[in-house]
Amino acid sequence: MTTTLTNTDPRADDGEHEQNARDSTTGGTTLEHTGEVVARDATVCVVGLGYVGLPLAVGFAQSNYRVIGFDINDETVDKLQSGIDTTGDLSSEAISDDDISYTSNAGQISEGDYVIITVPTPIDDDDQPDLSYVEQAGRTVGSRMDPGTTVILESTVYPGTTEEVLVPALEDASDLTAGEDFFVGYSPERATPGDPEHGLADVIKVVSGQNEKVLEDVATLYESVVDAGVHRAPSISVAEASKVVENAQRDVNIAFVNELSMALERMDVDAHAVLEAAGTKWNFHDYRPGLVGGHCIPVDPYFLAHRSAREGFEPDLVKTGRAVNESVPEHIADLTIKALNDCHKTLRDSRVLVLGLSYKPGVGDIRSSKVADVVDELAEYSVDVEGFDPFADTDAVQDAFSLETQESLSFEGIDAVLLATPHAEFEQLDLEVVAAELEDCPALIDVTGTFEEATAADAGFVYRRL
Ligand SMILES: NC(=O)c1ccc[n+]([C@@H]2O[C@H](COP(=O)([O-])OP(=O)(O)OC[C@H]3O[C@@H](n4cnc5c(N)ncnc54)[C@H](O)[C@@H]3O)[C@@H](O)[C@H]2O)c1
Ligand SMILES: CC(=O)N[C@@H]1[C@@H](OP(=O)(O)OP(=O)(O)OC[C@H]2O[C@@H](n3ccc(=O)[nH]c3=O)[C@H](O)[C@@H]2O)O[C@H](CO)[C@@H](O)[C@@H]1O
Repeated sequence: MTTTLTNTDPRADDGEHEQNARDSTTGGTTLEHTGEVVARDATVCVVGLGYVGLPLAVGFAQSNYRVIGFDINDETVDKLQSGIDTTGDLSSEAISDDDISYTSNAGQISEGDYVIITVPTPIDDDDQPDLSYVEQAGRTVGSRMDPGTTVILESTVYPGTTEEVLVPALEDASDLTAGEDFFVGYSPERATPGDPEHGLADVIKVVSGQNEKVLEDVATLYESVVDAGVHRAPSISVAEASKVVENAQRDVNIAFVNELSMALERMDVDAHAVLEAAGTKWNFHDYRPGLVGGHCIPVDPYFLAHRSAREGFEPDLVKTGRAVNESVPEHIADLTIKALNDCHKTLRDSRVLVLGLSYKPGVGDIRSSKVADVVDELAEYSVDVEGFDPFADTDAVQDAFSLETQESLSFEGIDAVLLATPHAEFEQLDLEVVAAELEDCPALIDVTGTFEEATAADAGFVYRRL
């Protein structure tokens, strides 16, 4: 039986709804789903303590909620209990907030008046959405939650997922009915990793509920932790769609400048100079050619495309944008090979040092970094590749990349430097010094144009960029 999530409050027609008083023995509270301000004594349980869930748990704890942080990964829980941040974005002090208890014991989920699910939603090898984590989390929560609980999904999904996947899992595991015995909402996370000015509290939080009263309750909950405020979406589907749409928009816009850079390169016109000139127009949007990595922008457009195709409409622009961005690693490998050829270097005797391995500057997350694809392309030509990234965890790099990494930066024996992820410290490199340390006819492939072409040329580099 699929519960249809509607906007009309199913309780409206039966007068005063019997409030679902939570069992006081669980230390919970009587919850009034009337839109009244949620008492700080509400307990929030966050399910999934990754890049989204952990800052969320900390945010609620810092707003004086009691927080249960639940994760199935014992190692993650152990590290968090020891004050070790597994995401690299939070201080040990923040993680060790007295109001948070970290656990891998699912039984503690029942203490949550609000249960917020922040588990992964990856794509599979066929670029199709994998909602198995959401379903599994729904079953785990459903088997533990008490009547009166509000379950809020934050994972990025396609419109309809809460209704089609999460609610059935919750109902099956709990034998309760959504909208009567428990309540559901959806609120996407919009914080930007590595951007301290756009964290949880700083970005308007889109919120939604299965009916008006749940919407108000969810809105009140998030208003108490998000300084920027909330946007009340008219339905859960609108909130679900808003997230994949905002990321798909970004992906398509980046694809435009990536395609532009490939076209202009063939015209022998510098794309950066063109974007700089075009950027002087007040309404020209600032996007830069580059490797599009991370587990959001390269992923979420596939969620949108999948759901659209199910209704018989193929979003060709979204899909083409993805294809363009997926072609960038090969294009960058091509630029590198051309630079080595310009130096009359034999590819199989050449060594390339890749600077920056994570998916974007300022973060250490190498999961779904597209730099790995560039490395694989170069390996096809037997080019010897090594890497250096001051942000990325060495062990994680070894697992994800087939290349040796430097503990400390050295240009000895290197023919070409590939600046793939321009962490701020690389901007301080003195190209004259670097060129002198490199082999004869040094090459610099400066993916995102960190350095001026003239500066590189003056230092003696063969220079390429997107
Ligand atoms: N990382 C971001 O910047 C970001 C931003 C916005 C939205 N999102 C979305 O948020 C969701 C989570 O992303 P993330 O980056 O935090 O993922 P993550 O991989 O960093 O963390 C997910 C955590 O969930 C845990 N987990 C998996 N299954 C579980 C289960 N059944 N019960 C409890 N815990 C479980 C994992 O052990 C892991 O610790 C995804 O849908 C993602 O698209 C991510
Ligand atoms: C709509 C939006 O803003 N969403 C953000 C995004 O955050 P993100 O961490 O994925 O970071 P982005 O900045 O989007 O970068 C992605 C990749 O694109 C490359 N890039 C970027 C700009 C450019 O002009 N040229 C490029 O080449 C960059 O190097 C990197 O590899 O998704 C999160 C999860 O949903 C959101 O929460 C967060 O708000």
